Amino acid sequence: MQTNRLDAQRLTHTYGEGQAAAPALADVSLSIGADGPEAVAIMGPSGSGKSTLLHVLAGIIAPAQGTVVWRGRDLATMRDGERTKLRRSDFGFVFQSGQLLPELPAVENVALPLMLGGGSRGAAEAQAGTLLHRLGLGGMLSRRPGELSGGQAQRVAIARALVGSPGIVFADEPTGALDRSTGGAVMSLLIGATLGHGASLVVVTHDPEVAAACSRIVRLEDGRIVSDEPAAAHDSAATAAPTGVQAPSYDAPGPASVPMHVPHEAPQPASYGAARTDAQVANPMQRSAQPDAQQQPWIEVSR
Ligand SMILES: Nc1ncnc2c1ncn2[C@@H]1O[C@H](COP(=O)(O)OP(=O)(O)OP(=O)(O)O)[C@@H](O)[C@H]1O
Repeated sequence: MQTNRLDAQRLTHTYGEGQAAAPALADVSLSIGADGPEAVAIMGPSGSGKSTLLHVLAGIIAPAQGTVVWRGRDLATMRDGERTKLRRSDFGFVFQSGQLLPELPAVENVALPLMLGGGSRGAAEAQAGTLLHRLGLGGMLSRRPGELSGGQAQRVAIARALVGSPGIVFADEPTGALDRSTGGAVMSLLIGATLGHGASLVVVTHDPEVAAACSRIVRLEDGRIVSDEPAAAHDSAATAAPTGVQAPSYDAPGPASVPMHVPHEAPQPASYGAARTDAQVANPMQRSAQPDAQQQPWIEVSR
């Protein structure tokens, strides 16, 4: 069986060139999932390179130097189409907000990755419905994102990230647009559901409470790792989480009603980026739909 292990070695990345050069990562090395599924928080001041690191680990940005190896395969040695396919099959993504297709009901938003992977609509929607039920959204399958609270929408996004049974889930400020109590509930759900599926979670956050709910905290400053430690055991919800694939018990708490926020803007991709943009496709369930490519980085097809 393949281990869901991600190894990053000596990552360096700079945006732009010459006088416009903005160093973002400097000699960053870390392994995730080496000893089984874990929840890793990436923290640090604004501009310290957190999102860049997440995007490099997820194969969205090619590092200037260094390697990212997933399940023993160096992402840089893959063809663009292979890497795109891998991101769709092995990785899940949860962003701050704005990642759902507004014209689709919740169940179709969650079913979409399975359909893009070649699954039939019926089977994909059945699987999506089961997962949404487990996440406490059984009564909301037919609601569109605009008819959901912010917390409910993030639970749909979590379901969509997990529906393809990824080996690792990347989350960038997943609770940043939610109030504290809704954010706490969504975070517990994200950690519990991800580890319950046997996947690791890498979450970029500014929130110490979110980080404390993880099992490990990596801190960045000026693009460098300045500490990489277990979260305090008594603070960590993730330390009590199962380390094998088990049926997760993650009954969601009642949703709070919060407004949707402006989508988080992700850093622009470097050399992997061309493939990523070219590979984005319109929603196959509704041919007239034109998702905003920058807001829908998870919608990809292999070439
Ligand atoms: N697309 C881009 N083009 C040029 N520079 C960029 C780009 N994206 C990020 N940077 C720069 O790279 C550095 C790291 O940015 P990054 O977004 O990774 O930091 P961050 O820690 O996630 O910040 P924040 O907490 O504010 O989201 C910053 O100096 C930033 O200005």
